[in-house]
Amino acid sequence: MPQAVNQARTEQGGEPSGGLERKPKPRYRSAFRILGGYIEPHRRTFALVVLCTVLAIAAELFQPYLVKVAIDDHLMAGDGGYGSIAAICFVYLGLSLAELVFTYIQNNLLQHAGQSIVARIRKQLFAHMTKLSMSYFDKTPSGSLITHVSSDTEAVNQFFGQVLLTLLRDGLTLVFILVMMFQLDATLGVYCLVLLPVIACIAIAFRSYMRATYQLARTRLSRLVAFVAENLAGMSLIQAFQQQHAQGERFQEQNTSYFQANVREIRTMVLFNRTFDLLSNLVIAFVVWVGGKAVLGASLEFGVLYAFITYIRQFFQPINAITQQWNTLQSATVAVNRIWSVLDTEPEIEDRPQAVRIERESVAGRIDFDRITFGYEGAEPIFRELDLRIRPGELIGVVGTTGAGKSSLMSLLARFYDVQAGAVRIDGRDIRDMAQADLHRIVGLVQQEPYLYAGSMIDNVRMFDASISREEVIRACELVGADQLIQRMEGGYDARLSERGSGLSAGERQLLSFARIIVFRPRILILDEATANLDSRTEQLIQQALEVVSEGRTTIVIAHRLSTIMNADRILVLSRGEIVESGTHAELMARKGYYEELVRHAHGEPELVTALYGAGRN
Ligand SMILES: Nc1ncnc2c1ncn2[C@@H]1O[C@H](COP(=O)(O)OP(=O)(O)OP(=O)(O)O)[C@@H](O)[C@H]1O
Repeated sequence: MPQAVNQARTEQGGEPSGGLERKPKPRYRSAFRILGGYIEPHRRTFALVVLCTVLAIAAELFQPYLVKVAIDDHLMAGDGGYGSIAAICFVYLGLSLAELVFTYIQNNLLQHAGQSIVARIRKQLFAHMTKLSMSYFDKTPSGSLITHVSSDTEAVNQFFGQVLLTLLRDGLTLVFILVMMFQLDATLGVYCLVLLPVIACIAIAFRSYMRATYQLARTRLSRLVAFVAENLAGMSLIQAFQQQHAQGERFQEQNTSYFQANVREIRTMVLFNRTFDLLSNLVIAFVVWVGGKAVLGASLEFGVLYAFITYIRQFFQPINAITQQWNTLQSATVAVNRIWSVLDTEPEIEDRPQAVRIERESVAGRIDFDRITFGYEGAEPIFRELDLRIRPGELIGVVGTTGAGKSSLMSLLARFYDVQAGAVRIDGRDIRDMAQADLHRIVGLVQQEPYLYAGSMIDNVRMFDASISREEVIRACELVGADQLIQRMEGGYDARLSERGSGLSAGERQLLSFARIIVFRPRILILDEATANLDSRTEQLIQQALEVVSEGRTTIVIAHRLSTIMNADRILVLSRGEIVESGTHAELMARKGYYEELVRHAHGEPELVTALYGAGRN
């Protein structure tokens, strides 16, 4: 079972596979190409964003120039007209307002477009995950998939909200400042231009170090998330085995290593920022020295020096901002590539182009496992040329030791996996030739741990399918005997269940899943019986419910309690992927073989002790 396999891997201290622990390399070109495809439908918005950015920057950078005009052309020149100074003040105010308005519009437009792109990616990702085959989930820990939907899409969100905004705004600001500087004084402008490679070298040196610290922090965070997700999924196991302390210590190890990586990342960032501040102040001191001498020598106007110093302050700001976004750009690039590695994964099980549509009502329910061979990826085959024929309407009980292949056989019937040789047929038709949507309507599954969603009783029974009426759900619940149980709950059919239906017993959850079967009317029913010990009243209810749901449909019960299958038309005993015995309860008892021995080991009790079959996979 997937979770168990993943859990086992982690419990043994191994690295869970999947996208998380691989050292992800940012592949910028592919990431930008992918994001470009998403930006395309919003091109008008993005054009407007660029326009607003240019106007906002122009409004901002014209302000020091205005002060220069006020100083040199009016104050220093002795042109004491208050009117012209007042006019300059008004223009200054107008420019500030224009800067504010254009920045506001630019920000809003960009954020809106970015958010809608990210919402689209999230939707695509979730829809794609629901189409992936079970073999994919066997290999990929759920923690890493949760990271893709939450933090990875969030990183893409930051790309639009921060990186793109900074690149656009600060990149353009840099260009504009250089133009203004050269326009004011070419010599001072050249000095500043010479500084650019120095600044770039320092930034690049810091960058490569920051990349390593960033990568480390992300990898450790991913591990932490995967660890928490796995522990939440296996909480009952942790509590049952009193593993709280041990798991707490393992969590603390991961937590500390994430903390250390974070501190290192932040320390590097602070050092980088302060170095930049220092550099900026050194350059200002240099310009004050060179420019001050020129002003004293009357070869430079005072207003020009003032404007220059202001521009230098503004010059370092965008470089700093752009390099600060380096982390975010990296995380967004890695995130985009990771998201795409999921979206690029083709489901192993797909409808064939010539897949036929089948009306559920037209299915009689004959099942043939036709000399099938199957094994999980990378493992020895469980079934080798297994043959099994089930007649329409038959009630089949399947028993066998733990790991005999009972659940795997049923997974093949539901086509969660494809056989490697032979064929599984329903009414003589290979299930690989059927549309999966039809197959899953035909084959209904009641799992050992029926999954209940956060939602009302009604919605849980009809699986949020609004075309199934409330009355239908209530009738189904009455038929399987779940009605009384629901009426007893506060809120009745509208009572809200918490995630996974905690608060309900295993038996109660199974009754609800029987009601599901009634409303969805599959022609074939697979029931993986709950291993939990049920009280005799619930067991009786389930027994009656099974009689109701198996009526008129082929039913296969993977049994953990003998009482459930004693009246089955046929009982199959499975051992190591082979059917070693087959017959009715009476026939198998008379045969005094494997089945009889199992019953005898259960001390003649009408129940097979769970231990005989293992405690299940939970
Ligand atoms: N998703 C999986 N990936 C890899 N191996 C698996 C997977 N699921 C089951 N197996 C292996 O296949 C074999 C058959 O498992 P299966 O769950 O079908 O047995 P079972 O008879 O249903 O056992 P149980 O009574 O414990 O549920 C076991 O060895 C098991 O470890």
